[in-house]
Amino acid sequence: MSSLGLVVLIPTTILFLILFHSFRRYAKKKDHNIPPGDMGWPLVGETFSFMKPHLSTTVGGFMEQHTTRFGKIFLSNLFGAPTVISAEPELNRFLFKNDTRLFEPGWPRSFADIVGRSSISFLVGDAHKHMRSIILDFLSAERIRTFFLQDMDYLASILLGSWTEGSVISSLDEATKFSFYIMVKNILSIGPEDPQIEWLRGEFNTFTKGLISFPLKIPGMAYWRGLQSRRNLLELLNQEITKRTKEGDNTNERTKKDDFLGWVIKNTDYSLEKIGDLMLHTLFAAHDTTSRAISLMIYFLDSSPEIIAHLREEHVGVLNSRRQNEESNLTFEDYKSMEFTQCVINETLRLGNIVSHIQRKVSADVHYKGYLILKGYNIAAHLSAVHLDPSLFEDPHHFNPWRWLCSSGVKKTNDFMPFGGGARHCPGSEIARLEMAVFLHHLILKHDWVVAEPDHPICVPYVDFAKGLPIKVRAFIL
Ligand code: HEM
Repeated sequence: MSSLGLVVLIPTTILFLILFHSFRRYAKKKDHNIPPGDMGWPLVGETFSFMKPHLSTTVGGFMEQHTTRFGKIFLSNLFGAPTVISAEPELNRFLFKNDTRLFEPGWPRSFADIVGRSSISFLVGDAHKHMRSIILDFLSAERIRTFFLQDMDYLASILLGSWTEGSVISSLDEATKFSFYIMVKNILSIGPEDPQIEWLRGEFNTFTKGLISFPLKIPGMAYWRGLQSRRNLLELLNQEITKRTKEGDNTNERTKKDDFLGWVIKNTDYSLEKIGDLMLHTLFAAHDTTSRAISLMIYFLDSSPEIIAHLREEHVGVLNSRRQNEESNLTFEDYKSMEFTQCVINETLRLGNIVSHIQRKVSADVHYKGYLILKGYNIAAHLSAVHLDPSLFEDPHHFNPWRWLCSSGVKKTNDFMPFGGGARHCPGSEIARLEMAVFLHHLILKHDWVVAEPDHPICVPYVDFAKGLPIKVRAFIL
């Protein structure tokens, strides 16, 4: 065939294939019931209105308007892809149940570039199962009861013990230090007294800000700065891995031998890159979420003297029984006995909505309640829409820990999904709850406080307090 023939034939074939594929998708859509919705503007779709900051204790204007117009399952166009948004608990549970079979990770590009493509959020199949088992082994019940609890009790006592009467402190900053120190100690054996710790916290903060940013490599922009911090953090990790591999297994101290990095080096044959991504992702998943949860708890308690009185009664009881048993430190049994505290934690997670939604890519056509959700679409399981649904939680915008109490203890409901579900259910949920309880134990027993300036939790889409939730420490109690 002449070269002129090829020049005509190739584009014609490509055009034919594109048209054929589009026609098949159109025919499929016409025959089936695609969820109703609005695709918004070309390319950007409805991304900006979906992402518009709003109070994390509300679903925001976008969700309110769209669910009123289209119902609890609707179609939109987010980040350049058709996206089915679900405010329906059953569809969210369907997603969790069929996660690995019908869905695959669907995170935005900035998240993938900065947290790393070999981190657990991007792995599927056996690779995901393997990494998850490594994380779960490390977060075993035994470790939580011993090392984690011991560190939390010690750090909370030091941090909160340093607050002086009359001082104004940023509760977000204190909660961030608390959860960061705990995780860095258990992941890398770097303690709060280590000279590197504040550098590390600064780098990590920049890294986190880049995760949900527009992926433009322009110097000074959040994405660019996030990539730089990723490089700096990986360099530190690589130096540490090389040092430890040379040292061998000779260290006897609890540190290093028992930390997460040591565990992964010993129990896997992961490449340097994979270990780096695993460490950075775990640190991010563990620390940024829990610090926000603690700040939210302080925020909600501010307006509730009755709840504080109940909590104080419970925690003074725990302290007294510890004294009777001549226990100097908080035990796991103490934690388990804090029933009302568990209700406060649940209510904080329900109303505060640290993770507002979870996104996936649809990897096979899904038929659900008469709807067709096409392969290649994205799907967003909206967790806050479920947590704030008045048909599921009475008076949903009211912070009411008593809603969780029932005759058999703390109520369980599968409409409560702050830690996701299924194959990707958060492996750190128990640690997060324990951290919240230990922080609260020290806060309630040591201090009386008041929020110093109005500051509200904003979903941006992670939860943030513009002023860091400043609180004034009023009195030293015990
Ligand atoms: C209040 C605190 C926390 C909240 C609200 C939270 C929430 C979540 C949610 C919703 C997911 C599911 C994400 C998805 O399906 O794509 C998740 C996954 C994950 N979380 Fe948490 N988390 C918290 C604390 C922690 C802690 C303390 C750790 C570690 C010590 C941790 C480690 C992880 C990991 C490794 C995953 C990925 C699991 C997988 O893909 O198999 N999280 N978390």
